[in-house]
Amino acid sequence: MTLLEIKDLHVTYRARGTDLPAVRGVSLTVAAGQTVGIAGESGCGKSTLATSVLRLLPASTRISGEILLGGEDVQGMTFGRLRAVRWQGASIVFQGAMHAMNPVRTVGQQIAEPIMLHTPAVRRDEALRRASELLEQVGVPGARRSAYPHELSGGQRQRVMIAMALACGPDLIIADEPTTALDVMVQAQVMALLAELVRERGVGLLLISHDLSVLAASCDTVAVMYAGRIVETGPGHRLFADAAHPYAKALAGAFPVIGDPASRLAPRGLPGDPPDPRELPGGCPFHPRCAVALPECATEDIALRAVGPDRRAACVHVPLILGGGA
Ligand SMILES: Nc1ncnc2c1ncn2[C@@H]1O[C@H](COP(=O)(O)OP(=O)(O)OP(=O)(O)O)[C@@H](O)[C@H]1O
Repeated sequence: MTLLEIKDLHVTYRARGTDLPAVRGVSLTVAAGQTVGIAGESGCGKSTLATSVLRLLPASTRISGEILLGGEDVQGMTFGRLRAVRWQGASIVFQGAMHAMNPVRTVGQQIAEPIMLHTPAVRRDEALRRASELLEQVGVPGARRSAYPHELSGGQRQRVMIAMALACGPDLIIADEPTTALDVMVQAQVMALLAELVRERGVGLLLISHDLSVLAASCDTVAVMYAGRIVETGPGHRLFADAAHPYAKALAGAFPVIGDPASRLAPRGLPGDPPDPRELPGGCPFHPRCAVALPECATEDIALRAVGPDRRAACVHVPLILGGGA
């Protein structure tokens, strides 16, 4: 069952009197029990894409295209309907739990709030009891519900964020860098917890991360974004071991591929920075940094095309790469 369908989404911020196109023509779907990852360098539009799903963007932002949540058009929802859908239809785990939480309310109160909001018949003590259960489910002792965010460790706070996201039993969870700033052990525990929710509850997970090893290990499908576009998409376990788009290849080159000693010995760096969205180059947005760019890359904007079963890439070289020519 498809939970989220994004079709040709464009998101443009209005910043200091100029247009800033952050997402440009992105389409993707997330089904129940599926994990879809979004990869890419900072500023390529990952968080904008995630926050647009629940209409959490600033009011001045221009959006076109379609976002269907459970088949319902998010842009056309009334505020009442949107409130009902947030937490229940889909919820977001933001990066940096400390900043996303209210410092003067206990974590139990913060988990209980959406429960009471969505089920007014549930009394406060019942919602707090439910908060304890949710904390236990994510591996935090239920008694910690009376702690304030600053009294918990970073890993516990991130788990509390996941407990909040689970409070109303959402079909879809959007996790934006859920393990950033956590140590490796805690990172693995948080990822295992999310994977369990997908496997055992059939939750759909849209997972945003700049950490390719996390994405490769957990995603059924990964979309690599560059300058607001998806430049390659394919199964998580294969995409980074065998990327077709030069940008995805370069990103993958920065990470060792397990079982491939060559990738560990010769990481290919990625010189330069992504373009300023206000001054995007013509043609393929990656061409100024691309080691294999051709003259036509400066003028031709290549759409995603099939590279193989379940795989697509937006590059003039794609057929050559497959043939080993580029
Ligand atoms: N509220 C905003 N107003 C104006 N511009 C914004 C706003 N939020 C983000 N941007 C710009 O939109 C572009 C995409 O940002 P976004 O945060 O979506 O990227 P990202 O890939 O999630 O990056 P990061 O990994 O650093 O969070 C960037 O150029 C950013 O500066």
